[in-house]
Amino acid sequence: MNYFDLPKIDLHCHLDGSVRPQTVIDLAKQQNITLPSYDVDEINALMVAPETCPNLPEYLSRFDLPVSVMQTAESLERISFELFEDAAKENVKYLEVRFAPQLHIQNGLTYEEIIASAVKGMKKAEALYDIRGNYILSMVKFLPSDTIPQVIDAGVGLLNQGVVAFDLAGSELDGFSHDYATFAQDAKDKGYRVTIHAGEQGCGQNVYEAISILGAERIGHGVAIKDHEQAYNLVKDEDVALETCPSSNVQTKAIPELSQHPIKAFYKDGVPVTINTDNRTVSNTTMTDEVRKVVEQFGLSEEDYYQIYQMSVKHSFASDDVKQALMQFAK
Ligand SMILES: O=c1[nH]cnc2c1ncn2[C@@H]1O[C@H](CO)[C@@H](O)[C@H]1O
Ligand SMILES: [Zn+2]
Repeated sequence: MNYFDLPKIDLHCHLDGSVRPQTVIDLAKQQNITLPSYDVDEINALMVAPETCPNLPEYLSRFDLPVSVMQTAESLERISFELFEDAAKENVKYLEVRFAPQLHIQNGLTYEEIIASAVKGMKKAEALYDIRGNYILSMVKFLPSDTIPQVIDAGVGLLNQGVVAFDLAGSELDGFSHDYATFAQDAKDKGYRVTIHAGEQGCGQNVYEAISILGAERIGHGVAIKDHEQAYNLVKDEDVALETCPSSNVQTKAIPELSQHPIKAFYKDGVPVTINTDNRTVSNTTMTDEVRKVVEQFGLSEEDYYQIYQMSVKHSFASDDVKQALMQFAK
């Protein structure tokens, strides 16, 4: 299989985890932000999470540097454009990018400006390349939740015009869903789709609750359902797609090593799975690499790959027109 040429879909990709190292340097210089180094390899090394990361919080510490330069409308637009450009150049046909507007207010941008800038960068890339996309608004659980309703309201003006869904990201405590039920309901009432990070560092019960309490239609990672029968059955029965991010799962110790990733067992048992990057820079990866890793590790056939591609289309938050166009790439 030529992994580069395959049509690909990425449903789980963080904007702030996918910034080009050179762009961090350019933007820091423009904004008079002092960096620990101006060497592109050194900046890259500071953003890439090591294979030896002890846990998810250590992995998440890699976002501080890129987030520091993502505090202006121009920087958000540029980084968004470049992410879609990078993905388009490796034949990603559809990309759902997520980020947390709450992390980009340090210089006084409003949530509306933050969201509009990211969407503008995406639209510029859509006009230039053969790629389509949408934005997911992530709420980070390590910040106070009182600003969540403002973020939800700020995205409403662009709903289905570049913004499609609500997410919860950040470190994962057991039982977190209980604290976010009213916010997820508010988002759904206003027209957002819902995907939630769960069962990554946390337990399978978190996945069960993300679906039953928050109404998640997709789950970020979800690997922990392998040890939780009730959650496993709920995912299957409700046809909830798992956004699998193999490299990231190894780095954060969600799984000990790639060979122990449950993606193939899930796939063979009819659990909807998708293949995604999570963070192109922090996880030092691309969609080409993630597909290659999964196909080679688990001996998947081209037909298996296209089945997974079709599951990504089906479970994406794209419009029916875009889904139809994406299906044409499937064999
Ligand atoms: O794999 C992950 N699990 C949980 N949270 C994550 C992951 N990757 C990134 N973020 C968090 O999401 C924020 C918005 O993009 C990032 O700043 C990071 O804190
Ligand atoms: Zn993620």
